[in-house]
Amino acid sequence: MHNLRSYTVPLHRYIAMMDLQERNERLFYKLLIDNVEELLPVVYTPVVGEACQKYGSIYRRPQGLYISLKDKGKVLEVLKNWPERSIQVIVVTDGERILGLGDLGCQGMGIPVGKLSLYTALGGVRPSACLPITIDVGTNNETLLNDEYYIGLRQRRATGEEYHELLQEFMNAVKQNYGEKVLVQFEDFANHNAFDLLAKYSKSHLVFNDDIQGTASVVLAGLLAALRMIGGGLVDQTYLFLGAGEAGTGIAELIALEMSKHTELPVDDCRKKIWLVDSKGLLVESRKESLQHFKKPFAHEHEELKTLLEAVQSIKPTVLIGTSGVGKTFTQEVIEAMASFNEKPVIFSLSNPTSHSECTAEEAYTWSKGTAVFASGSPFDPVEYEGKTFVPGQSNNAYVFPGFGLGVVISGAIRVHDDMLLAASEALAEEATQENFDKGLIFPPFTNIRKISASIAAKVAAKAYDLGLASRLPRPDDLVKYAESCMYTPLYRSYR
Ligand SMILES: NC(=O)C1=CN([C@@H]2O[C@H](COP(=O)(O)OP(=O)(O)OC[C@H]3O[C@@H](n4cnc5c(N)ncnc54)[C@H](OP(=O)(O)O)[C@@H]3O)[C@@H](O)[C@H]2O)C=CC1
Ligand SMILES: CC(=O)C(=O)O
Ligand SMILES: [Mg+2]
Repeated sequence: MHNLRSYTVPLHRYIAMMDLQERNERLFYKLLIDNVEELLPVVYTPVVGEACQKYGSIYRRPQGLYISLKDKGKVLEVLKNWPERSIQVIVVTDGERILGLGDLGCQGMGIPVGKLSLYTALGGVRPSACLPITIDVGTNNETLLNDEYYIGLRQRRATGEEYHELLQEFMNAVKQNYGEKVLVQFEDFANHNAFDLLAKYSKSHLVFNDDIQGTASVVLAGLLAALRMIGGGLVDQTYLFLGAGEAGTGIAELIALEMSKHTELPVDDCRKKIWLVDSKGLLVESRKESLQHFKKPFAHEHEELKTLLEAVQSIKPTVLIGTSGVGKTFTQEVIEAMASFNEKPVIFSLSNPTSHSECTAEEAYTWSKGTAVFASGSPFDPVEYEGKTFVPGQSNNAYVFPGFGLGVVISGAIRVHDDMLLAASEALAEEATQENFDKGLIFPPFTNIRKISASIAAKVAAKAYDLGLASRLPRPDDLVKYAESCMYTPLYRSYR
């Protein structure tokens, strides 16, 4: 830690951590687990974003498996090159929507590598059971295409049949090589592929989309905890999102599902409490024909509105959630409006990395005069406002996917079901304490994350057993203890 702290440039800390992961994996995990709050922003958002942008020039040794269009016809052979045989979790990207940074082509590899290091550090999945993969189908990022250090195929992205054939071959090869109980986590695909890949492969494979499903689960947990602070139920809130893509509609669907389960209202009626704004304005009935399929359920009867401020003023949401990937979009006027008709406005600016956050913690607390219940996707430091210290929570899918994946692995689940996401949300929400609320925090600190992951894993596994989706039999009596006993710890074995 002393050496790491001597680097003042965040990217240098990232490089030092990656070097350590390569040189002494056990020490890397020991350091990460023991200093999780300090090191999470280094190996994960925001610094991993900068690392991906500069991946070509900081590249030293390959950390994951690259599968390119050129490997078509021999993807299984390429998979067999990976030295570990017993894989439990794959995180795969095609690099087209890396955080809010857009298309970074195969430089997106930093994301599967970072996510899987959290699977191990936060969720206790053995490092040797984790496989980061980047599918290289080219990039439409002109800067990268012209960058002498770019490490990927120098061509524009393959689309249509060519793209889907490669993905199909990849998914077949994964099943053939590792069996059907390997969890494939789709990460940072663009939404024009993400929803379709999830729908298609959830019928035949154990797949999970972190941006759609993991984010939804963690944000729902944050809302359930926030309700304990502000009072009322999910059904009593009005929700407005800026951004109607994977994260936005994924969260919206899970809120509607949870609301429906607790009220017995049809899901479609619950969706009516949820409004979304995309780059063209509010989703409304008159735009329905031209909307992508995942937006259509949220196109309600309303006049057309172009801007977020107009939507806030007209809809008067109690909860405002940013999933646009565009920084500085929660302006002073927007936050002041939220504070003018809510005693405690709930404001989540979820876009990553920090530079793309819809607002900063300081802006949220200052402009709402200290009334906001705030959380963000990337971490912000505590904020002093009128003598009080507010600690912003980090509403990031990192709270859920490691424990969720552990639950799937230990139960031998063969499919992911929405009820397992709800179980994870409820488990995480239960971990927030009055002590956290007193500081304005709706998520427990990351320092206890391994314990939290074990609780999430136990609830997820229990749900998998209840739904008949678990294949590891008999069901352990105490799932929390069982989850804990399965977790990797970075200790050296004693030989004598
Ligand atoms: N905190 C967390 O755990 C997570 C955070 N995220 C973050 O969320 C962001 C979005 O990710 P994702 O949903 O996958 O991305 P998508 O590309 O699927 O969706 C982005 C949405 O934002 C809309 N949008 C873009 N620009 C504007 C604008 N200026 N005003 C209003 N809406 C706009 C887009 O509109 P249109 O549809 O018209 O193009 C689209 O609906 C990223 O920054 C990502 O890092 C994602 C997952 C997890
Ligand atoms: C956190 C995450 O998955 C994202 O920003 O894409
Ligand atoms: Mg992501």
